Amino acid sequence: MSLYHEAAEILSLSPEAGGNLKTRIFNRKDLKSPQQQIYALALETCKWSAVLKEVIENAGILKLERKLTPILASLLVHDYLLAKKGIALPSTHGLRAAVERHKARLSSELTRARLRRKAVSIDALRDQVEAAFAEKENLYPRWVRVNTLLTTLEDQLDGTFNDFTRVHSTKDVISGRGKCLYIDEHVPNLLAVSPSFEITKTDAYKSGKVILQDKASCFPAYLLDAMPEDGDAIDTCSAPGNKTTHLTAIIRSRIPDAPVKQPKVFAFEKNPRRAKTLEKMVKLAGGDKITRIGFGQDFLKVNPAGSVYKEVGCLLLDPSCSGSGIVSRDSLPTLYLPEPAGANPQPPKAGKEQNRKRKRTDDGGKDADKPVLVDDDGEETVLSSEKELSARLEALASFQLILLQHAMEFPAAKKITYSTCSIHAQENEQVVLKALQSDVARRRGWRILKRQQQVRGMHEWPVRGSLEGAEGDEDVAEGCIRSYKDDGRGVMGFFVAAFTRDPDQAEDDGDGPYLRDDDGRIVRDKVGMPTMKYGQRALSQGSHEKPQDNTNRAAEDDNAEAADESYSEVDSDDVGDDEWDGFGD
Ligand SMILES: C[S@@+](CC[C@H](N)C(=O)[O-])C[C@H]1O[C@@H](n2cnc3c(N)ncnc32)[C@H](O)[C@@H]1O
Repeated sequence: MSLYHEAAEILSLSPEAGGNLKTRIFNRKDLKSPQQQIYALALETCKWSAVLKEVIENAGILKLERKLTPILASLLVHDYLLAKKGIALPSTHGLRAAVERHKARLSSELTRARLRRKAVSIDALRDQVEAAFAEKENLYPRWVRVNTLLTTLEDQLDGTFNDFTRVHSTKDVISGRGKCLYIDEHVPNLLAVSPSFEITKTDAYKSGKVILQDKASCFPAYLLDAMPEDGDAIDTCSAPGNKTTHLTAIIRSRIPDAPVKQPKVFAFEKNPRRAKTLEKMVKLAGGDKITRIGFGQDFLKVNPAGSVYKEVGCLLLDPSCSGSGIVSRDSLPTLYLPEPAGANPQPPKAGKEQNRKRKRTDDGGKDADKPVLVDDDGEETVLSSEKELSARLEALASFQLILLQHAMEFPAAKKITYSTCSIHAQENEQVVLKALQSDVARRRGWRILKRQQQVRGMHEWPVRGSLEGAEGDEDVAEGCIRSYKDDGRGVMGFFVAAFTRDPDQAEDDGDGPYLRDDDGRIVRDKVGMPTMKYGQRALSQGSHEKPQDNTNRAAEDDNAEAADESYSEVDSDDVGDDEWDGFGD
């Protein structure tokens, strides 16, 4: 199947097929054409579709060329008129000939469409098309983290962004004309740039010097505030690796240049396919010397008492969640299609989009009011009822809590951050409260890191946890950090809390909370869950169901998606058995 047929098939999928344009393409294993090429063609055709519709209808080619469907015609005419290399088919190919036979008409209709829009050149028209797309699809700036493992903020301001206008807020970035940039006031080395700027085409992006990462997704590593004296760090749930590389960059920036012992970052990822992406991201970002990846490794099976982890002082926990805070940059772009042959088109009016719009996000109201969960790969699942959502949230929260309690077991740990991209209190403040009330927190002296003790940017961030979700506990609510999509701050919905340990308050017997057999191994039940010493189950009722790995990081992991293109499955047999305590130094 040709590139054009494959792109046409993707764009024709019904809304029920779910997913955004990226996931619809990059999750497919059966495509013959390069996924990146299909994606670029489909996206650009959508952007230009209002213009292409006018050109194709006025040139009348659908009546003359019966093998062209409206979608195929839009894709081919896009490439013929606007792509540098024209139509990517041999000159003798029937589809190419069907378009090129009408060269003169198509070119003059494009000129007319341009003049109707008062654009002096094709480049001016291109700017208009990009601006219209950005206005409709991007209500958020592009968040760009400068990766200090490979570059500096100053170098990037002087290089990649040297022709950008500095503005005073993220709102100005979105509304500003041309290329605008704002240096974030909360997270160091973070920039908000104009959404229409094609950063993925820059050398800085391709070489890992800048990383696309939503502002809120930068909170956990910054809030963790790892210091050289904290020793090693763990990223418990790492792929695709944005927070791993951020954490690594912060740690690296704080190590003196003199040859002192280098802290390590252990990065676990239980999904072998995602672990491959993590590896690519870490390498591209220049973090591979410091980071040790646990491929396909379940963090719950890592033994906190293992000697390799005896110097782990900080843990970042960003587990799978419902993904309800994700911004809908993942919705499908609008596609305006020319009327098929035989229809009676209305004469187009300049600059007005009064044409037929494919309703891919509207399924006629069937599923419109149903709750949706988004998984780690961006797949959406429509749940049949609020009850089903509540059950899923409960299962997720139980799994999140057990991970957090496991993180609290590491003997030298002093700092933990817990984060989700969920807006639901069940997965957020409620997990924090339960963790604080847990046996391990009491035994080891864990408490919430209060707002006034947080690093400056996080202390100053105004949006705090829900008092209701924290059951009236003001220290917990104020200590928790939230963000909401659509509140005008230009960030995704997110939650993060930090825990700190007060060894003076600890009641530790030094032996951990889990029941162990004669060989010192944790005793597990038949589904593999650890058994608590005091007769408690490590997981609460209902959580033995495999939790759905629900986090779409499409909004924050564009670099990862690019790196993800050549995924290869790793044999899950490679995954270590039972407890796993070593990278085998
Ligand atoms: C929300 S994503 C992490 C995003 C990542 N922190 C980032 O910023 O790029 C959650 C990841 O945790 C992984 N995961 C879930 N449970 C895990 C476990 N028990 N051990 C290790 N990884 C786990 C999932 O496969 C998924 O890749």
